[in-house]
Amino acid sequence: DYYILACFSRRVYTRDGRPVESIVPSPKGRTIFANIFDLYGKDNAGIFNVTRDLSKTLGKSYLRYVIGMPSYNVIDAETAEMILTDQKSTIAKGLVYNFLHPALKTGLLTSTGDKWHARRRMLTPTFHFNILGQFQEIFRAESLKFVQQFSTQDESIVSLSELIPRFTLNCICETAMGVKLDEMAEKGDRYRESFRMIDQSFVRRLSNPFFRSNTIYNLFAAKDYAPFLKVAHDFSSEIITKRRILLEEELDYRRSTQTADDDIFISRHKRFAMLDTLICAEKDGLIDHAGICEEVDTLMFEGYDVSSICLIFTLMNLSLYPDKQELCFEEIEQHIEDDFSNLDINQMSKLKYLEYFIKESMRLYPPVPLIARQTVQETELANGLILPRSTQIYIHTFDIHRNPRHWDAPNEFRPERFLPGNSQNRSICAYIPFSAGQRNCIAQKFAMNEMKTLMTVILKKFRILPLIDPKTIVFHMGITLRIKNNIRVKLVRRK
Ligand code: HEM
Repeated sequence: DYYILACFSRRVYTRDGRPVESIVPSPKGRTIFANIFDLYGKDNAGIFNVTRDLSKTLGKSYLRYVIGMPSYNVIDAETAEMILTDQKSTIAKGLVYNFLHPALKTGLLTSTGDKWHARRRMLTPTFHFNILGQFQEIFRAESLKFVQQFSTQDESIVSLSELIPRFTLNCICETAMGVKLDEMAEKGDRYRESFRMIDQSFVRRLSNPFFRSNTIYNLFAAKDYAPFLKVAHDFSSEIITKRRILLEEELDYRRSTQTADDDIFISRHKRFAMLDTLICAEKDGLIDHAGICEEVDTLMFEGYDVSSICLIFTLMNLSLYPDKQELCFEEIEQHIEDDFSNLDINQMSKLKYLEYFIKESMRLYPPVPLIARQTVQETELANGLILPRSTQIYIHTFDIHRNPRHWDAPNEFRPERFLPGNSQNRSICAYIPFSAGQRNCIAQKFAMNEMKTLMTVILKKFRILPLIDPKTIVFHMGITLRIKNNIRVKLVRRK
């Protein structure tokens, strides 16, 4: 086939001269311009489905040629492992993360090289086991506040899509930022709305090849999103200002009450917000105000949006599989007191089935359905392909998690897949909701604890009944997994 613009694209080739097609198929594009316009003009559901359909029809990872560069689309665990665990540092974050720069600048998620290393080192201790243990109090309080809304009725219809993001935003603000959102609830709602628009700008750039260029995007589209970016950035600035004041007050208090062997920052009695680490690092000259802003924007976005998607689907699945819901409930009854007084990290680690349930939910509905990388120099893969510099690599977690090569009856919901005995022979990267390798999610345990806590509190008090047929779910493309539907469940109070 002769493709006009693809002629300008660097080509993938093989080490031993075998035809590339003998290793990876290259589907035909919609136009004569290779795959450049494959997504153009499609709505959010259409964009999401292009890659789903290709993975079903081709059954293996495949190549596409877009403007000036190949894109390698990965739907199998072995190739994902080669990419995510690359030791030669020839693979970095993909170009699409640049689309997030207006919102997140170059925070932990989007930065690379030395800057990323330094920031990861700075933030890793804030996810330490001891710190997470202290956040548990907040998760428990927020979960109790969540169920309190329905405590007076025997039955309530709950819009998860509306209420869960509010819960996760409260949790991340209070844990990571050390600021209670109560008196800022309305601003919180506007912040979440603004992120919906930022998500739209991401999809627009993904689907329209012209908007991949920063210059064209800035000239013709950026102004549509400027007001929403301002809302998001003003919100995080307000949080930083509030925390600066609170931290100063807290440090003054600690200085006045400190004993000789107390660590002033990680005191046994006081919680430690992640934002405090950044503010203290600023005092040491390790980060500036702009740096703090980008990390706060990143943690807030990841912290509220991604966890809420996971919770929405997990609660929906509890409603759809009553037998498995009962198994979760029995386990909770066995380990957690009725007044939740022992709902701490140690006790929660005993809720194994609940964890398998969440994991299975993330398998079928991975909150981050796509991870993108690119080669920074010509890179040879173990399967014999030689990827030229700037090859975009898209790891389709959604498809890997449903690939029949890795999963029996992939569309069936079976938490038992995650029993230790059933996971042994699985490829490492067959299951990557939190990604893998050095750029994996820094907050996996944080997210798991938050989700387990809310589910425990809900299940102890309510039975969850379904109000949605999963076959009607329409997925949308987004930075994270989006859906058109409003997911609702019915909560029925347990006697
Ligand atoms: C169920 C919940 C979550 C899931 C499924 C999830 C998933 C992921 C994935 C797949 C990545 C890698 C993204 C990529 O390389 O493109 C990631 C990175 C990251 N996540 Fe999460 N995440 C979750 C919750 C959270 C929470 C609650 C926070 C913050 C408190 C967080 C903070 C981050 C950060 C900062 C990164 C960038 C790490 C780096 O590159 O060093 N995540 N997450």
